[in-house]
Amino acid sequence: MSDSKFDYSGLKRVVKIGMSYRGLFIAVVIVAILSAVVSTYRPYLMKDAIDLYILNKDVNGLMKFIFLIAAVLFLEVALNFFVIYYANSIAQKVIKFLRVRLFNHIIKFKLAYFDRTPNGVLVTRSVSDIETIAEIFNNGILTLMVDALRMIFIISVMFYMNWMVACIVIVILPLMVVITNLFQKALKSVYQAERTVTAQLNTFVQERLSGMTIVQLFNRQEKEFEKFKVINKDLRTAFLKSNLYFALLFPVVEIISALAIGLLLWFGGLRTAMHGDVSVGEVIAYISYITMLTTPMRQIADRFNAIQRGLIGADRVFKILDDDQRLPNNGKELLTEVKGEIEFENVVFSYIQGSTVLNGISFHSKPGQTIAIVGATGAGKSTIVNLLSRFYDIDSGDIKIDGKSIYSIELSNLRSHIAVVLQDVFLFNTTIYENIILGKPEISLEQVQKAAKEIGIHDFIMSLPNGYRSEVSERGASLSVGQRQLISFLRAYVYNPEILVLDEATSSIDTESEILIQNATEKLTKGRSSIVIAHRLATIQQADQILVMDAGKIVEKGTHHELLNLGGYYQKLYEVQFQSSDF
Ligand SMILES: Nc1ncnc2c1ncn2[C@@H]1O[C@H](COP(=O)(O)OP(=O)(O)OP(=O)(O)O)[C@@H](O)[C@H]1O
Repeated sequence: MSDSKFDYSGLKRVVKIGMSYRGLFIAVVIVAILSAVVSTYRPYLMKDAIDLYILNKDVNGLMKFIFLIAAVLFLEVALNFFVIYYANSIAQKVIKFLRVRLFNHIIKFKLAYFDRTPNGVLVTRSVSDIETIAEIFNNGILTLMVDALRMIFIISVMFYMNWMVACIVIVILPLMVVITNLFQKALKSVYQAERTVTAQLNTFVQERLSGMTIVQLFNRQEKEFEKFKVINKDLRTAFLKSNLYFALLFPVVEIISALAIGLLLWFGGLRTAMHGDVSVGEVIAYISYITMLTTPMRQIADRFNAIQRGLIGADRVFKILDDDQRLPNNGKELLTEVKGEIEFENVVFSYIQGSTVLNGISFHSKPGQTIAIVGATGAGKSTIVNLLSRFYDIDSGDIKIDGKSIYSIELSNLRSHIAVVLQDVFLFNTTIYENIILGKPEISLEQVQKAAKEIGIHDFIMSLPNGYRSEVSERGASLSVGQRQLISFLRAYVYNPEILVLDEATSSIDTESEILIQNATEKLTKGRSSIVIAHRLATIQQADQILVMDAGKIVEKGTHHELLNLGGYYQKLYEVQFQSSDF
């Protein structure tokens, strides 16, 4: 968006969405015009009340006239209510539409996007930035239109009553326009700063809440609190700055309005007393009109700012909506019967361009085999499993399932054949049952229970307060790592995929869960093509093939015994990592 001008393309897009509720939009515009006419008419009636009835002491006529003024007032209130209520209603419809579109859009983005975009920024975009768009309708264009129309009508009536008086009063108005314009410019940059700091604060709080364990474990409460105070101070400064501009704007406009009334009393009063071509009622009506002119003029800056603020929000939201960060899904093939043969052919991959993480990975596993991947931390083990499910796309080489490149397979079809059990199991804040079926209602509770019995974790789930209906707290914090992984095993088992990807938990797990996990792993991998990032001796020993990784390469390949006999990297790794953890 350019710095000093409105981004009309953003405004056009927002209005276009508003126009999809065309009937309501047009109704609000018509009522807004009516409201401008009626409100301009009221002071004119007051003029007549004074000149025709009060000055002529016509009490009966005055009483009738007062009813007319009251009726006009009532109509004005009703019309204003309609405009405010339905403009807001359009605004809510627009932001609901945008929120749904934005969420639906972001949810399809590739993981690489989330790696580089802080969650807090996305939360700000989807919640507060979208809310500011509502202001474009609430306080923005529609109200601006009513105000502009009202001003045109008022100025016309003023000229109609007496052009000389109108000229004297109106001379003052450009001053008001210049001043509000200056304020509007200053406020724009302040609003931008306000939004940036709000996103920073959201990101900060979000990260600290997610990483609360680390914060507390490393006694970082004080340090984090200090950082929080700094961002919070920045936010306060940004808000105070906009507040200052508002506070200044009000008295300045008041002075200009008083100046206009002073001029009117001087010139209008002179005309009344000396020439008689301006009536008392007209002077009173002019005073009303000046107040009616200065209020929208003062608010014009607010209106423009509401639009400006909304457009900054819209610009940010549209930027995400226009950004297609989905993984290309050009594959057309649909796998129906998967045997589970997996092949990596000279795969080269980097998360960030120029820093290669996997450097020519090749291996082949036959249907039903279990491949174990071992290696030092950072060697690239998790990366291999990420690539199989196409969470990221490779730089070169190929990955095949049953001889077909995964890039020729439709993405959701590909993923439907692979179940992934990660170390850090994510559980949603709902029941265990819901967490297992993940929104597939066709999987009944009975099926889940049967599966749980088969892999030996039914008793563990039944030992929870409400069994399968136990609520899991956010991210599964109420369960141990082992328990969470057991639930994830069940999730995978219920889906009964042809290929299983398993990242064994490294963290210390209680013996009971350990035995359950061991049994479940055996059950889950049996006869199923599996890739396991192995941290357990039992898994290693049973694997058909072990890939030993170091710095993005496979340095050794073979069965446990073959690799031990080789007396190389694996043997050393085995001595350090596995021998001591024999259980
Ligand atoms: N999302 C990411 N963005 C950028 N770099 C990443 C990302 N994930 C991993 N890496 C980098 O890729 C390399 C391989 O990481 P990977 O997680 O595959 O290792 P690993 O062998 O599974 O390690 P660990 O045993 O510690 O889980 C590391 O250098 C890591 O820093």
